[in-house]
Amino acid sequence: MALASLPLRQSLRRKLRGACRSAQQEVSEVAAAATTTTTTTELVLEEEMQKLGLDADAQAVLLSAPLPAALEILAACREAAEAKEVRNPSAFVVARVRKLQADQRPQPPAEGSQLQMRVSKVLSHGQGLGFWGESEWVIMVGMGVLAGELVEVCISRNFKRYSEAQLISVLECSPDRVQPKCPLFGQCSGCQYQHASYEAQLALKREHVSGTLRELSGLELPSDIVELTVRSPQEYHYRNKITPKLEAVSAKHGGDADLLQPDGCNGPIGFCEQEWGHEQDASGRRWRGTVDIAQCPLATEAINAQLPAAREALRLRAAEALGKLRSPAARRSLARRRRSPLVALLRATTLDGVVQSWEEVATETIAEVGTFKFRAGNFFQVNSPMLPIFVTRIVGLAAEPLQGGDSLVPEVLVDLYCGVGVFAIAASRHFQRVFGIELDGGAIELARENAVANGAGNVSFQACDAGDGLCALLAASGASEEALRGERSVVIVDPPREGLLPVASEALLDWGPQRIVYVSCDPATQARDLKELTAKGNYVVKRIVPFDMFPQTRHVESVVVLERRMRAE
Ligand SMILES: C[S@@+](CC[C@H](N)C(=O)[O-])C[C@H]1O[C@@H](n2cnc3c(N)ncnc32)[C@H](O)[C@@H]1O
Repeated sequence: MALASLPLRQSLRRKLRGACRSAQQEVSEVAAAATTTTTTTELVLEEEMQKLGLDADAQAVLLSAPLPAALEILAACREAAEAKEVRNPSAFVVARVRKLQADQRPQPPAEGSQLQMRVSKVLSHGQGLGFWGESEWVIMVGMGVLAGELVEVCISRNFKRYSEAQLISVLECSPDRVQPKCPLFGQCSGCQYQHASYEAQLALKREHVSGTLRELSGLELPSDIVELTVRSPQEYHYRNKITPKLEAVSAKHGGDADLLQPDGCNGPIGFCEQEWGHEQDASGRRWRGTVDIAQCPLATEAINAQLPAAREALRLRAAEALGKLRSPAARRSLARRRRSPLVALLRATTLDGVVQSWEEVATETIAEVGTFKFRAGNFFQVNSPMLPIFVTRIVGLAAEPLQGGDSLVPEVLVDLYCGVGVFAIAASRHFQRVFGIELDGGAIELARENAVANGAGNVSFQACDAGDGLCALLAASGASEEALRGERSVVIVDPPREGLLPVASEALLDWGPQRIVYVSCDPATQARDLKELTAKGNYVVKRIVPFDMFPQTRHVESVVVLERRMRAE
C-alpha cells in the first residue's frame, strides 16, 4: 500500500481544520482514507511540485484543483520556468488555479436578456426566487410572482452571485393567483401580495416568520411551533392611516437643481413607486418616483371619501409653504421633512372621523377592550378591525397560568414600549399590578388619561427609555416592585422595527421575568433579540403566533412567547 504524499495529507488536515472538525478520530479516519487512495499520478504531482519549489500555500491551492487541470498547470509552469519566463512558480500556479476557478464559476445571463424560469419560492420581501440553466444561476424577480409559476423575465442587473430580473409575463399560473383589486398593483410599493389568494398570503407569512426566526436566531425550534397566521377580519379597507406625499418636481433631484417651486405642486400625490429609477443625481443617488393615488383599496372607505379633497388641500398647502422660502436649499430641506407640508395625513378613527392634523388627539374604541386617545400622527396600530382580536390574544398569552400548575397565576406585568397604554390597560383586569414604560412623554400623558377613562386603577406609567425605565423600576423599593422580582412577573415588549436596544435586553435579562411576550413588526430584528435572550439558556421559546395586521402586503406582526426555564428543566 502506497503512503499518501505529505502535501496531500497536509491538505486534507488543513481542510479538516478549516471545517472546524475538531474530533481527533475524524482526522485520523480521513487521513487513513487518503493513505489508501494515493495514486501514481498524485506521486508525480508531488514530485513536480517539489522540483518547482512551490511553497505550501501554492501546493494547497493546486491540490484544490481537479487532478488533470493541476497536472496541466504544473506542465505549463515548468515550461515557463525553463524558458525563464517565470520567476515565481508559486505565484504562477496560484494565478492559474484562480483563473481556472473563475472560468468555471457559473456565468450569469446577459443583462437585458429575456428568459424563462420556474419560481421556487417567494422571499420575505415579496420577490420570487428561481434558478436558471445548468449552473442553477440564482435569479430574483421583483414582485408579482408565486411559487411554482413559470415566468418570462428580463435580466435587469447582474451581481456577483445572482441576477435581478423584471417580470414580463406569467406563462403558467399558480392556483393561488387571483386578480389584484388595485389597478396600480405592481407599480405602487404599498402592496406586494394582491395577486395571491388570502389563504396563500397567510401561508406565506407563516413561512416567512418561521424561516426568518429559525435562520437568523440559529435556534432549533420544533417544526410545529409556528401557529397558523391569525387572519384579519377584513382583507381590504382595513387601514386607518395613510400618508400620501406630493412629488414636487425637484424633491427627487439633489445637487444643484432648483426645480422645487410652488408651481411644481401639480405632481403626483401618493406613495413610492415599487422600482428604483435608473437616473442618478449629481451625488450618484437614485430615487423612486411617486405613484399618483386617487383611491387606495387598503384604506378605510372614510379615508377614500376624504382623499380627493385632502389631495387638493395638500397642493395648496405645499405651494404656500414653498412660496415663503427663497433659497432652494431651504425648499429642499422642507421637502425632506417627514411631516413636511408636502405630506398629508389621513387617520380614520371611530369617534372623531378622519383626522388630518398630525398633532390632534384622536380617539379609537377597541371593541371589548376600551377607548384610547392617541395623537393622530403618532403610533397606533393601523388595522382597526383586527385590533380587538390582536390585543385580546396578546393579553391572553401574557396572562396564561405560568409553568408549575394552574395555581401559579401571573401577578405583575410590565408593558415595555407601551405607547398610549393599550396592552397595559387591556391587561389590567388580569394582573394585580401593571407598569407601562414608553419614551414619548406625550404618549405617556395620554396613557394616564386612558387608564382613568377605562377604570384601570392598578396601572402606572413612566416616560423613559425602555432599558433605563426598567432598571429604575427594579431599583425602586415598593411592595409592587418586590412582586416584580418574584416568580409571577410577565413582560410584554413591543419595540419599534429596530428591536431591543442592548441596554433594554440586558436590563430584561438582569431582571429575569417568568415570561416574555415579544411583539414585533420585524421578525429579523426579533430573531436577533431571541438569540440574545436565549443565549444563556434561561429562556425557551414556547409559542410563535403570526398576526396578519397588514393584508395584501408582505408585512406581518410576529408574537413570540418565551418562558423562563424551571430549575429542573
Ligand atoms: C411598536 S410601538 C408599540 C406601542 C404600543 N405597544 C401599542 O401597541 O400601541 C413602539 C413604541 O416604542 C416607543 N419607543 C421607541 N423607542 C423607545 C425607547 N428607547 N424606549 C421606550 N420606548 C420607545 C415608541 O414611541 C412607540 O410608542
